[in-house]
Amino acid sequence: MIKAAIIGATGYTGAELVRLLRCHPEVTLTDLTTQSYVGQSFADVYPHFQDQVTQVCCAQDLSAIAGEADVLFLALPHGLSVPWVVEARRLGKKVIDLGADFRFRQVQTYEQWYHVTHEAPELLSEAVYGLPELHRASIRQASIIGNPGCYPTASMLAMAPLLGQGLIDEGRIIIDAKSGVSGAGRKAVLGSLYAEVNENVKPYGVATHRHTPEIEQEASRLAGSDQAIKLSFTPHLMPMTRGILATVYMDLRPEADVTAAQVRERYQAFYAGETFVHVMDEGVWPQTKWSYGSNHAFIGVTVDRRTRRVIVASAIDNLIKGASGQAIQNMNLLFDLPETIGLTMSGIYP
Ligand SMILES: NC(=O)C1=CN([C@@H]2O[C@H](COP(=O)(O)OP(=O)(O)OC[C@H]3O[C@@H](n4cnc5c(N)ncnc54)[C@H](OP(=O)(O)O)[C@@H]3O)[C@@H](O)[C@H]2O)C=CC1
Ligand SMILES: CC(=O)N[C@@H](CCC(=O)OP(=O)(O)O)C(=O)O
Repeated sequence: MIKAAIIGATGYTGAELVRLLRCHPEVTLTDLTTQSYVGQSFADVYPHFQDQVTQVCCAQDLSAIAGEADVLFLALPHGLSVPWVVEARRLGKKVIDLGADFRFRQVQTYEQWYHVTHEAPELLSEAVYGLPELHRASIRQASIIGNPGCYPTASMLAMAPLLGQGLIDEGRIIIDAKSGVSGAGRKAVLGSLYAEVNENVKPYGVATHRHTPEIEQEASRLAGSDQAIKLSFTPHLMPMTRGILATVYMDLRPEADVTAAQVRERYQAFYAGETFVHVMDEGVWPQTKWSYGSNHAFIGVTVDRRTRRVIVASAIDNLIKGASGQAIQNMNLLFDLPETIGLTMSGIYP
């Protein structure tokens, strides 16, 4: 059995890791850490685990926890992961960081957008960006995984089949994305209050959101172009608990002569054999509810012949494929297990 510790287990992504890993046939949960609930039963913090999870939340005793576990899941706010990654590496343990500290290849990009100094930039080159559908082979060889952000997961799945194919103008991509409030985590903030969110939709982080450079980094990598891709990414906060819908607009190049059916065939071929990515038929557009509670991503695609634009919509659950489910998918690869093990649940509908 793989011994897994969850650092920051009392947050939303941490609690989802607990829910999924306690049913994973190859995993035993060891420590569940917290900042605020030390000594309290985890099932008292989250009563939906009554009689199912017996652990008591513990403090972040780095060397004891890392010593006992085979894999550490870091579900902490960004900027706090480095000591855990350093210790895991020293002990030869695997580590999957759900935050942003190990997603970037250039430390300057991370520091510029996250406004913190990275304490171990030399380790960034060892980390692998954990989007299995795109980087499966390198994930299998890795010890440090930078688990992607939720918006980047939805966006990259929507764009990947067309990047580097010579069909679209890679300098003109626009991503319009919507998220449920759980994307902001469980911490108390004004903008997440019911009265602020209910009956309301708002853009935020316009032209400044931290997921922009992450999407640009990964899109540039797939495009393989010398010129780094710059794109427009606008997230919106929606009055719903979970879910991300990213709608991506990509202009066809003047010489590109493709039909919607041909573009959809590319998507279907690109994701053929993938358990968690579903390309919908013509005229079928994904909804966040389809992914609610599951690790599945749904993609709708067409070509607007009038404007010569490819339009792709991608729906995921931010807490599952956008965070904890993807982290478990990565763990399965790291430990040479079937990739889907522990993740075969369907979503919850309605
Ligand atoms: N929510 C989402 O949809 C997604 C989140 N992520 C990323 O995953 C990480 C976790 O997110 P999420 O679960 O939403 O966050 P939450 O705010 O819900 O939880 C954060 C966790 O970290 C603990 N914590 C907070 N501050 C400290 C500190 N100073 N020292 C030690 N522990 C601390 C909290 O403990 P306590 O409960 O005791 O306060 C809690 O267990 C973040 O980096 C986030 O950006 C990535 C993709 C999607
Ligand atoms: C609705 C909402 O607030 N969502 C979060 C996404 C959280 C996330 O994935 O952030 P990291 O990249 O830091 O892990 C946000 O926009 O910041």
